[in-house]
Amino acid sequence: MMFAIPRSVLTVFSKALPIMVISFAVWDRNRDFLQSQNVNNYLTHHIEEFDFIIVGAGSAGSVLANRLSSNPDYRVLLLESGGNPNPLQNVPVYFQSLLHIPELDHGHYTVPQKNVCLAMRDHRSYWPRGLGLGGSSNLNVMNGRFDSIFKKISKTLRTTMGSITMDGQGIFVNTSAQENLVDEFLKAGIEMGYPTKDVNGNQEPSFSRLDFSIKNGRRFGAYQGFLAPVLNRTNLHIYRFAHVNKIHLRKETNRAYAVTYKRHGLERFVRAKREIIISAGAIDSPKLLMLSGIGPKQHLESLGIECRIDLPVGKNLMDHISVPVGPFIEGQLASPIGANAVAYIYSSLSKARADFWIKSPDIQLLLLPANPNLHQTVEEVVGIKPGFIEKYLRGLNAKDIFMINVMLGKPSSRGEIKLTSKHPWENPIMDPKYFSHSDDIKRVVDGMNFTVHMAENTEAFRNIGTRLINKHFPGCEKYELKTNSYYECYARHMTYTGYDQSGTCAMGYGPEDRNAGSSHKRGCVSWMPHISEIPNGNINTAVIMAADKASELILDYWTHVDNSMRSRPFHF
Ligand SMILES: Cc1cc2nc3c(=O)[nH]c(=O)nc-3n(C[C@H](O)[C@H](O)[C@H](O)COP(=O)(O)OP(=O)(O)OC[C@H]3O[C@@H](n4cnc5c(N)ncnc54)[C@H](O)[C@@H]3O)c2cc1C
Repeated sequence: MMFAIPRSVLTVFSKALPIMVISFAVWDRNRDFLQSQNVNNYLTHHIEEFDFIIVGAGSAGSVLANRLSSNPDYRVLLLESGGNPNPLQNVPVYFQSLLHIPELDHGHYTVPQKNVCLAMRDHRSYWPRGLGLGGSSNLNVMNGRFDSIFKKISKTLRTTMGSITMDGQGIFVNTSAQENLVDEFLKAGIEMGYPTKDVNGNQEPSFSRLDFSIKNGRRFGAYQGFLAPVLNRTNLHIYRFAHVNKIHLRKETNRAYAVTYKRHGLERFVRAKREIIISAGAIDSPKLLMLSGIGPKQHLESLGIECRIDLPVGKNLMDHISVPVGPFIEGQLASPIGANAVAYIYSSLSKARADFWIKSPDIQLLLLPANPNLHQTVEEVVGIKPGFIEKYLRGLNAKDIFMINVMLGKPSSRGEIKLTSKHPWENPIMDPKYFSHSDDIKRVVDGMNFTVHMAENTEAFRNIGTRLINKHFPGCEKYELKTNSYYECYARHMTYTGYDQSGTCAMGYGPEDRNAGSSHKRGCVSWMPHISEIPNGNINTAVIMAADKASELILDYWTHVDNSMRSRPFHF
């Protein structure tokens, strides 16, 4: 049976969160230090060797560790910079309160962006990334959907939770916690000509209820789904607080055969008999490859790193750009919370084009909770200049607003990740180059027009008296409200990440593909191909499915190799 904790108790509790998080982290690190002593003593005189080494235990790494260790003949090592997930991360409502805490969040910032992110401090975008077993799936907002393109590569995602299919049975449990405005949103969609459909499966222009990776009221991320159930496997070794600094390549073949990692102050070297898989996320995977000499030659040499394999690692950085539009004031419902619904629509620019990728909608709309009394929290969490949102929302009643997030699902802009120096502890340079492709701003403005039109002119929303706030966004005072130039100005100020950085080790179409960043055909999970685009929608499930498929390919490959070796007359 479930019971609801009063919101006031949760609010008081959230003030003490950082202290609780840090206390747990100190305890966890010390506990791990003591537990690692046996291994450390052994390693003083030995070099370890595993069949597979997986770097990074996030959404992808957790799946890979689960799948590869399912064969008891393979010894698998999973190396992760952070520790165990914090118990508070199980509580979905604490999502925002746990950002910016260094024990849980790598807490990256982009370089200042040109002519965008104007409302953000120093014009930088804050990019949280999860640290610890489960990675960003411990920090994420838990929205999920299965994208149709993965039908082609992952027939059935077999999870420890049972057999789940592309219909989304099993992993996503709709919380139905906040139903306010969902009906209005779906009905408004129908009035605008969009059917209501299940959010999973083929992506078509449509409006849907959202699914969340929440089970029995608790976060259900990659750790809970893929690692926790297999922790007792004796062939799966997990070294927490182990940060990998370098991948070693054989001189003659450039084949990866070992890594160096640092754990509790000690540097260690560990060898892989079969494969090393980099699943350290879209920022740290290219960073590690470049530190190891795999990357653009000119860039590496400019930092004094010997280039072993010249590949465009770090290029092709994609991210969803989000622009929360609103607030919309509604006259009747008096709800402090928005609702859990999503829509996928075409921008008119995409509709006019006939190319393959544009066939799926390029804009995502997300109905968002809003509370003007929390402007300071929003400013802090998002990294907005202090006082900015307060100025915009001043005078609004806490009870009657919501936002609709317009997210550019198929961005054309491409950024890059570069190394700052050859020092492994330095953060890389992250430059998404938001809106650098002129189509992107046009698409977002189109989505904003659609959103405001829907919220003000459909009967569903008119019935509850919805209207856009009659006030200029700070910095856009010179533009007439609700014009394209006003929306463009607004979007250039409120340019926010959709948390979906990807593509920085893009998968190629064979060895001749010079645009591919992955050194091996199945090298690393920031693999989203350069020619296509990031899926329109939240990408955690896409990452999980890609890791599932990668595991299948790796296992098939080694079974084949082992079988053919066995059938040969000579031993190897
Ligand atoms: C705040 C936030 C909200 C999000 N919301 C959603 C959402 O609602 N829905 C959705 O679908 N997606 C969402 N996402 C995106 C989704 O969670 C990520 O795309 C996905 O988790 C990425 O998986 P990954 O395995 O590539 O990387 P991660 O999960 O980030 O894992 C990388 C792991 O590698 C570790 N690591 C890094 N470098 C090293 C190293 N050198 N040595 C050892 N370990 C290392 C890290 O500590 C981390 O644990 C969100 C992301 C964030 C950050």
